[in-house]
Order: sequence, then C-alpha cells, then structure tokens
Amino acid sequence: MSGLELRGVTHHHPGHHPGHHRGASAPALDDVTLRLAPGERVGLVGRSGAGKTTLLQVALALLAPGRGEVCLDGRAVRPGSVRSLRWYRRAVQYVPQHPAASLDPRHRVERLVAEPARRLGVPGDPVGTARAALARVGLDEDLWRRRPGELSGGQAQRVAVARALACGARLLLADEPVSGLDHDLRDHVLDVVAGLDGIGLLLVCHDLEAVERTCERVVVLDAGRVVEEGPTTRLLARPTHPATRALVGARDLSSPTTREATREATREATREESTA
Ligand SMILES: Nc1ncnc2c1ncn2[C@@H]1O[C@H](COP(=O)(O)OP(=O)(O)OP(=O)(O)O)[C@@H](O)[C@H]1O
Repeated sequence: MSGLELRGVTHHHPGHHPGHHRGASAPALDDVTLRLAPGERVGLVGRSGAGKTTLLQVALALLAPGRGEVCLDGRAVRPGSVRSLRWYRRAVQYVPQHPAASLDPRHRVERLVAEPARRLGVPGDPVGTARAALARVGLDEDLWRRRPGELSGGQAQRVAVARALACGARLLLADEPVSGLDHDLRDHVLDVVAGLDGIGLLLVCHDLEAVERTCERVVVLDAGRVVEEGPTTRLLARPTHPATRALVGARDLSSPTTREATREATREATREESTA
C-alpha cells in the first residue's frame, strides 16, 4: 500500500523495565500497527511515557525495532548509512520541537533551507528549491537573508518546515512542534502545516486543541499500545478508552469555558451554602 506503515512494531529499550513484573518487562512499543495514507494528517497522543517519541524514532529509521517493520509505499526501511537512507530521508522528514536549536546560527535562512536538500542530492538548484519552499510556508522574503538568532520562534519553525519541504518530503513527523510558541503563533504555524497540499503529517502533541485544528485522525498510545483511534472530532467528543478519557478530561479542565463553568458552579455552591 502507499503511505507510511508501521507493522506489528514492538520495541524494548535496553535497560527499560518499568512494568517489571514476574520476570516480564513492558516494551516501549507493543505490537503497534499504524497506517498513514499519503497526505493524511494524524495526531499521535498519549500521556508521558506512552511511547510517542519511541514511535517517532522508529518511524524515522533512527531506531531499529525489536520486532515488526516500517514501510514507505510498501518498501521496508531500517536504520543504516546516510547513503542507504537517502530515498527515505527525501520522503519523510522530522520537524523538531525546538527548531532554533537545530539551525546552524552562523548561516542565513536561504542556505539553511538549501543545505539538507543539497546533501540528499535532491535534483535541481538547491537555492531555487529553498526559495520555493520558503515561499510555500509563507515566510516573508526579507527574512530569507537573516540568521536564526534574528528570527522569532514561529519564523524559525517555518524555516524548519521549509527545510523538510526542500528535501522533497511528502510526510512530516513532528514532535511537539508548537509547544514553545504562544497561542497565536502556534495557530499560525499549524495552519501553515495543515495548508500544505498533499503533505502528510504525524503530529505528536499534548495540546489537543492543536491536534483538533490540524489533524483529521487521532491515534492514542498508552503503555506502548494503540488503544484507540478514529476521526478527531468523534474521538475527542466521545472517547471510549480510559486513557483517551483522561487526556480529554485534562483538556476540558484547563479550557477557558470549563474554567468559567467551574467558577460558576463554585459560586452557586457557595451561595447555597450561605443561604442554607
Ligand atoms: N533511551 C531509553 N532508554 C531506556 N528507556 C527509555 C528510553 N527512551 C524511552 N524510554 C522509556 O520508554 C517508554 C516510552 O518513552 P517515550 O519517550 O517513547 O514516551 P513519550 O510518550 O514520548 O513520553 P513523553 O510525552 O514524556 O515524551 C518510557 O517508559 C520511557 O521511560
């Protein structure tokens, strides 16, 4: 099938035994099967330690799973030499949490975007490719000659996305890409990513509002297993697995409407008490 597939992926980190119980150790990923159709945007959520980062490492061919495999368009990929992974790196790219940290501070934006494409041997003029990618993420032309230190967090994140696009990526794997940004910038970056026609996304994000804004489907991981998945709207409105309920419940407790409702309920209760 076309798109990215994880098939029956199980992985134990060496020395990681949190579920140690009568000789058994809990894997970080436990028989995970996941399919992303071309262009599909999927949110990957789960509490801390659920296995999200491990899943991304496996999907990026940085970590060889103990069992199972990762395939792109039916072709299996394993960690290996830079050369043997070129085909995969051109198609599947990582978007980091802190883009500024992954951008060489000495270089200007244009060069930063052109460099990975040049290294991967992407056909065409790297600078022309970089400019097209920068235009695609809507970064103003007067920023293209700046260095990372002269960019805002949101601008740096768009540079990171442009780098991935310049490589020819069809799928972005993003680990908390907007967690360092304030609300408006966050929405702006997410809208840019969601507006990239034909580009798939696997978005690891603890912010369910961000997932809702960006992804059509959600996969919930818990203790290394996929415990629930489905269309975003339905899954967040009617979660069935306790792990999903816990995530949705935590979101509702912190949302402004719920906070206001809680305050109102508290006022009611206090009034009742004082008149009782
Ligand atoms: N390099 C490692 N060595 C040993 N154990 C690890 C390693 N990396 C992760 N683990 C363990 O594997 C499990 C899954 O971790 P992982 O980082 O994938 O979870 P996560 O869902 O990304 O968590 P978070 O949201 O906190 O980043 C955890 O129990 C973690 O402690």
